[in-house]
Amino acid sequence: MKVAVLGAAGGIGQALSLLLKTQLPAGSKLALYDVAPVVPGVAVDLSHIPTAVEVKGYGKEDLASALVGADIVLIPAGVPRKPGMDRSDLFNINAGIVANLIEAVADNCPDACVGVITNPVNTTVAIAKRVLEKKGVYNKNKLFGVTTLDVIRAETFVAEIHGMNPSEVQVPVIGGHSGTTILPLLSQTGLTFSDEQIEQLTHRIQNAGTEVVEAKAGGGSATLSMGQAAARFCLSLVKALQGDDSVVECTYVETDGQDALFFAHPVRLGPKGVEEILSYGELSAFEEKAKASMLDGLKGDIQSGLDFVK
Ligand SMILES: NC(=O)c1ccc[n+]([C@@H]2O[C@H](COP(=O)([O-])OP(=O)(O)OC[C@H]3O[C@@H](n4cnc5c(N)ncnc54)[C@H](O)[C@@H]3O)[C@@H](O)[C@H]2O)c1
Ligand SMILES: O=C(O)C[C@H](O)C(=O)O
Repeated sequence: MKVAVLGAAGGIGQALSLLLKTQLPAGSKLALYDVAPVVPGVAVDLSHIPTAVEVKGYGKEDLASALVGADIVLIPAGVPRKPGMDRSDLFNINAGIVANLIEAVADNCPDACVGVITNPVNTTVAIAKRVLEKKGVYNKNKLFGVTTLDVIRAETFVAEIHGMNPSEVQVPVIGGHSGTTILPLLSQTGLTFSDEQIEQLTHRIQNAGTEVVEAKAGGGSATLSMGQAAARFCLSLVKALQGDDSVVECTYVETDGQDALFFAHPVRLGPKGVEEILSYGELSAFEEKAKASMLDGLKGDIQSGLDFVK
């Protein structure tokens, strides 16, 4: 299994690469690409950890070599938010970065599964779709927006309220990855919440990224928890690509468009990527209303991505 991390020298990239170096199956290859000159050093540093995962660093001019033979490409390359910004404010810089990297994916590893982490995810995934389509290699079963951070946050916050071990909590999170487009389905946890708790928890999960951005006070956004979230998603995908078709993760994928063209669902993964997009089931009245009121915004975000690629 070869995993390429594009943007590997950044806050997410380094945390994610560390987790993958220690947790990928023996025999895996980890290709670390970044435009920052420190990236070969990050690879050398990680290579001293005694696991049977080969790590190589690739500098600015070596994107093609980093990608050739990759089964999975994870993309955290791009600029993070500062306090006062929305994720959509990152569009101007990050849209072009993602489009260029996806072009290289199309040229060098068109069959790879691609996990887009770069914000605004609601939009950058749509950009990736269009670039891959233009190159004639789009496979909707292999393109994912990584929304696992919303899931692990929901699990953490719900466990806190109920005094539980977070590993025993499961919270599906559907929709997109920004503000009210993030919709945790607390009604499907099997746990009981007061109306006030539902409102407060939903709001906290939707604003958890901003909570981190403000706490970091200009020093970036979530990197360590995102590294963990992306590693969880990647390791699930690795299991699935190796033949286990029982792995389910919530992720932002192309759907039949019933809600929006891209919408995070629980998805059963398998050897070909998406095996089955699972229904998110029946929503509570609160969740129905929240979904209805965010759909136009999400569709607009997606359209901006589709329109970006001429
Ligand atoms: N999906 C999510 O849940 C989620 C969570 C947190 C952050 N993010 C997003 O992830 C992105 C990265 O965040 P970060 O904190 O790691 O930022 P960072 O600034 O720490 O790291 C970004 C890295 O990308 C590199 N980079 C920039 N342009 C590149 C290019 N063309 N090719 C390769 N590498 C390039 C930079 O050199 C840097 O090393 C941001 O857009 C952020 O908003 C998404
Ligand atoms: O909030 C951000 O800008 C980063 C990320 O999308 C997050 O949810 O933490």
